[in-house]
Amino acid sequence: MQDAKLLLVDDDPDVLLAARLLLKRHVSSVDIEKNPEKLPFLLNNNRYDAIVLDMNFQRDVSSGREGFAWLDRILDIDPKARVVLFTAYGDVEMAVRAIKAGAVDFVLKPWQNDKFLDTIRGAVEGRKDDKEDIKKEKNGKEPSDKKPAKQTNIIGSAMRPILDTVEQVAPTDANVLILGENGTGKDLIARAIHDYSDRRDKPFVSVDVGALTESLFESELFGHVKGAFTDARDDRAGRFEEANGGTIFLDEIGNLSPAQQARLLTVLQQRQVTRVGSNKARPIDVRLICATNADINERVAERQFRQDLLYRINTIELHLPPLRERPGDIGPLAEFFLKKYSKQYNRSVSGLSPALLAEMKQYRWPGNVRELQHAVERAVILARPELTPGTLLEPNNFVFKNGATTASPVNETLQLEDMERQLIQQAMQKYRGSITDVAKELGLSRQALYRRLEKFGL
Ligand SMILES: Nc1ncnc2c1ncn2[C@@H]1O[C@H](COP(=O)(O)OP(=O)(O)OP(=O)(O)O)[C@@H](O)[C@H]1O
Repeated sequence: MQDAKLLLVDDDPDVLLAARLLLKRHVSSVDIEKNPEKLPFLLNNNRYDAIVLDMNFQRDVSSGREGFAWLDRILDIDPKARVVLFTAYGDVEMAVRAIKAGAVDFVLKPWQNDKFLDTIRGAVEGRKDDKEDIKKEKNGKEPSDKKPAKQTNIIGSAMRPILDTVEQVAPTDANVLILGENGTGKDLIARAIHDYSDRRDKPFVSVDVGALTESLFESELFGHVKGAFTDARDDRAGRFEEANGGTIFLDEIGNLSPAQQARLLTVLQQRQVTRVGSNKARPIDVRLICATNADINERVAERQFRQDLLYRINTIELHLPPLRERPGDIGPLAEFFLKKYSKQYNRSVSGLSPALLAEMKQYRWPGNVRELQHAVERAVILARPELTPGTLLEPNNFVFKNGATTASPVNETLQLEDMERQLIQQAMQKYRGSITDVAKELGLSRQALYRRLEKFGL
């Protein structure tokens, strides 16, 4: 990295000076800047191999908001910029968010010289790889063929019989109902059915019907005409019309109210939709796939879900087992995500140790594959190069044992977040991963809950 050119941006002159002194011994050019407002000018007039950026530019402020805004700005100017963030010790949560937002790495302040240099070296090397990629793209050598889903992204031997059925039923127009807890792969399977069908070049339209309010349900699914209600300023096609010729995927179907069930049943029987406010029926040609995490037969028995609607949507039923019932898939899935995220975040990490794998198999994974995926993503982001494979998935901020968090010793500022995370985890276990029930219990919207699950890597 001798010939690299670096830029350091921090409002603390002492930090700038100390970092420059260290780095100058290893690279030929290190620019320093106290004022982040100068970033656009500097980036437009120089080509930096890496930029080290502070997260907080105002004294006594630790939200990192400014850092995120400047990170965005840098990536707007140069989408391939390699940004390393300075974060306060203990602010690992923020570092994880920063990497998800496009930073390549982070350095904890106060830094250890060797680690700091390693991180900068990694960032600079990555920039070189990017140059190679650009060359390859220009030579037109990158293959872009889309492989069938089975060969690329659906992992696990327990999924094999399900994929066999998918291959058999995909070319037919049979309605499919996919049952399984949250995060077991229902959406993935629905897309695979579409990809294997003759409708693959037509739209795949996915609707979370559980999140639609009573008043939105009809206009969202079936459309509306101008003036049908106060906010209807134009004619608008609904999701069924959008999916015409292709596939419509209705997720969380078990949560529909009796009125919504009746409306949906009529549309499915008549195979036509009428926009709200209109009396013109429009024929629709869609393949219907539904999914739910509810015990749909129980709901029918309790008269909460119409039997005639169930018969209409469940020509083929697919059951996706929870992850805890297919421990053999945990290893291959974890390896798959490990590979994916080490590439995405440019981290070099090796495989899982048998001890860790055994521990993972003991855990109940209430959030199923989604939880495992987020767990590995976090671990890859947090893993340092000197970690051995055995410790890869055991950093302090990481939750693995049934519901118990391993507290980080420097995390006092994060106590509130820890409590929030624990509450969500407990509720996820209590309701076996049902997003709707957990959101209800915690008084959150489903979207707000999803955002928190994402944030905490659950
Ligand atoms: N067998 C699998 N192989 C690879 N990735 C998987 C597998 N199963 C699930 N995933 C991944 O796990 C995440 C959750 O899967 P998906 O969204 O399909 O679950 P879901 O059952 O539809 O969840 P929800 O009920 O919450 O909508 C996705 O990122 C998906 O790609």
